[in-house]
Amino acid sequence: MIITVTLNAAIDKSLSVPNFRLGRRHRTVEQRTAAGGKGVNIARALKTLGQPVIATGFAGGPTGTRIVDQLTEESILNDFVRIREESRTNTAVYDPTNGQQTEINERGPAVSPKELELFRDKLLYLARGADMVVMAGSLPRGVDADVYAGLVRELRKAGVLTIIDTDGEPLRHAVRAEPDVISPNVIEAEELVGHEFNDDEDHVIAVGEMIEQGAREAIMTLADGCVACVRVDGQLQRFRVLIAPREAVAGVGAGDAFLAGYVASRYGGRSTADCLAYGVACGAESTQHLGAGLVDPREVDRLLSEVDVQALSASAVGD
Ligand SMILES: O=P(O)(O)OC[C@@]1(O)O[C@H](CO)[C@@H](O)[C@@H]1O
Repeated sequence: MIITVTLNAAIDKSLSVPNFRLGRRHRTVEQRTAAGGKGVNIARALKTLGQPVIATGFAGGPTGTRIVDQLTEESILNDFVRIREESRTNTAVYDPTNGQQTEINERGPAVSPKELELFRDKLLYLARGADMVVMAGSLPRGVDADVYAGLVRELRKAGVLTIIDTDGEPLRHAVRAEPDVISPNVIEAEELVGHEFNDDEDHVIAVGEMIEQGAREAIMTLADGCVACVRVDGQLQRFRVLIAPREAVAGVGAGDAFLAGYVASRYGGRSTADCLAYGVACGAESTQHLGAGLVDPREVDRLLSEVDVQALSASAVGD
């Protein structure tokens, strides 16, 4: 079983608005409303890919009820801690005329210490039947930045693989707790290692720096694939995985689809190179849908032949 954790779950509104301009009134040409937040999206994609998954986290107020109801309607197993304050709604606007997207994410509810304790107990209980826990997304108010770090330590004691996709301080703390995998995008990775990247060589060096900070494996997602420093037969190996970028319907959630593909493949016991390739194919395919966590498995299989996995030698990465 795979568990996804979304502490700051949301209702995601995805709006397609041609010629979007600040300060103007617009009408949508297409819109989609769905339960969201990164862990929820990962759970949706994992379920579509045929993997056993339970989504957990916090859900509050009528929006929280809607999140839980939507997951249940989609037959995604879920077990959320109900909280007193209202869960958030996030809005993404896509302009099909220029491919630009604008996201407005609410801060989310405040979570009390008692609610956090209930969640911790629930997660550790659920984890007894799990192989992997994916913790993804921002934190709601009232939750300390080291929450993922503490959960990583406890889950490791329980023998569960931990995968983290977050940013800022929560990521910095989590990395020190030595999670099995982290999966930041470029901006999140630059913030973590503390400098900007100019080219692919910088990306390759950066995933090594993330390992030095504590992550056991690091995968940085990019618009055209990923760069990874992962373990093959116990040895660290760096990979560059490429796919030709395609015209996107919407890009929000591509990183979530990547991680779902990677996790699905890893859960299925595939080789490291296969896991990375499958993740990249899922991320690319997800850009063809309005709404996050949506993938078409047949299209993913077709795209796999377009993915180029390059194992990099140590000398090529400046060791
Ligand atoms: O505010 P966070 O938790 O960092 O990100 C939340 C979010 O923007 O990320 C997902 C796409 O990755 C959306 O479903 C969701 O609304």
